[in-house]
Order: sequence, then C-alpha cells, then structure tokens
Amino acid sequence: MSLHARIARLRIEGAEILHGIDLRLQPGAWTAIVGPNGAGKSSLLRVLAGLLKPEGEVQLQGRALGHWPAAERARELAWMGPQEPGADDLTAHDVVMLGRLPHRAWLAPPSPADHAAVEAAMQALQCWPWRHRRLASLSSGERQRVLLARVLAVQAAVTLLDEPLAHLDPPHQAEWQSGVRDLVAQGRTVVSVLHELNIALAADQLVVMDAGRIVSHAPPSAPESHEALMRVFGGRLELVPHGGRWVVVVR
Ligand SMILES: Nc1ncnc2c1ncn2[C@@H]1O[C@H](COP(=O)(O)OP(=O)(O)OP(=O)(O)O)[C@@H](O)[C@H]1O
Repeated sequence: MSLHARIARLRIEGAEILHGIDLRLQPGAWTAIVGPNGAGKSSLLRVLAGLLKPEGEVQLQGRALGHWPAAERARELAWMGPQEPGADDLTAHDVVMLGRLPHRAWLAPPSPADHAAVEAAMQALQCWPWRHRRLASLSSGERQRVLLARVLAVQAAVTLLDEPLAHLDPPHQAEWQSGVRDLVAQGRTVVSVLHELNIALAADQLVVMDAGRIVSHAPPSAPESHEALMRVFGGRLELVPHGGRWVVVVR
C-alpha cells in the first residue's frame, strides 16, 4: 500500500519543525529514517501516522489520511511510538490484544482470528511464554517486545515504528530485523526511525534527515546515502564494506 507525504511545513507551538518534504515510500519495502538528534525524524513519522497535522497532505493508497474512516485506517496503518506508556496492570497478552481493536466490532469479544494473530505476534517476538505476566513486572527489553508484538498483531499494510530497538539486546535486534524481512516478504511496508545505523544500513531504502529536511532518500548502498550520512553526522563516521554490505564505524 502506498504512502506519500507532501509537507510544505509542520509547525509546533510556533516553531517550524519540518520544511519542504516530499516523501514517497516504496510499498512492500523497509525504509529506515536516520539523522542526528532533533532532525525531525519522530515528527515526520507522526505526520505519516496522521498524529500531527502539517501544512500539506499525506496520502495512503492515493486517499488523504483524513478521508479514511478511522477504523479502516487503523487496520491499514499501524504506529508505535518511542517509550510508549503501556497499561502496566494489563497482562502482556491483553496488551497485544489491544492491537486487534481495529478489527473488532464495538464490544465484540476477540475472534479466533484475533487470538491467532496475538499468538503469532507474541511467538515472533518471543514473548509468548510470559503472556500472563503484567506489563509492570517485565524488564525494559521484554516490555518493548510486548509493545512490538502489539503493533505486529494489527497486521497492517503499513507499519510505522519510532525507535523500535530501544532496550533490545543484540540478539533481539537481529530477531527484529528478520521479523521485518518476513513482513516485507508478505508485501507489507515498514518504516522505522532508527539510531542504530548498522541496522538501518540493512534496510531497502534509507532516508537521511537533517534540520527538518530530507537530505537523501536512496538505497543504503548508494554513494548518495553515504555522503549524506557523513555530512549530517559531522564526518565522525566511516563507512566500510563488511561481509557484502556496509557498516558504520564511529571515529
Ligand atoms: N512540542 C514541541 N514544541 C517545540 N519544539 C518541538 C516540539 N516537538 C518537537 N520539537 C522540536 O522539533 C525538532 C525535531 O524533533 P523530533 O523529535 O522530530 O526529532 P528527532 O529527529 O526524532 O530527534 P531525536 O533523535 O532526538 O529523537 C527538535 O528540535 C525538537 O526540539
């Protein structure tokens, strides 16, 4: 499903945060958004999710976000924010089931399909064994995996993730990456804001932001992407080939 943002500007409390953005996301692919602190990555993701209103328009499958019926849009476009407050008293299973709300009729109990989606998402994020534990009792990384399972359970065409790897240890970061690959293989579109540049370099498309603008949008292997990374991070990076791909070394 296509997602296209044309943003003349985004203002928050009088400050202009984003300027002159025209972003057409590749459907059925994984796009990583990177850039220095304060570049506007989270703001852009929130605009894509319809949570912030810019001067401009975001179109999902050719239709402005505001013209989508809310439930239908919530089934097609899922969003997970950074450090989302979870409902601490709910069990992990109940939290993931919240991801199925857009699929359920008002006050209807979960269907077999809802239960299956929740179990599949929790198995994929390796949090099924502690499905009966309360969110408050989990470690930061375990909690993050539950919140990721919740967004996965939506089974949306487009999934937007803001810093999904926060608190995840390297093996779970690698698991997350292969989970994204599975989603993309099913034709889903994934967009993630990442600070982990070496994982971002494994995406299909890399969007580099700086000072409220997109300065590059290209495959991670493209010279344009490398030049942009070097520029926005102040030349503190070195990109080196390793095992058939590029990795970042911080100097
Ligand atoms: N409510 C607000 N009021 C004023 N300025 C804001 C507000 N929200 C964000 N900003 C500013 O907008 C700019 C972009 O913020 P944003 O969170 O989108 O950046 P980011 O690239 O995600 O940063 P980080 O990597 O630090 O998470 C920052 O300078 C931030 O201070």
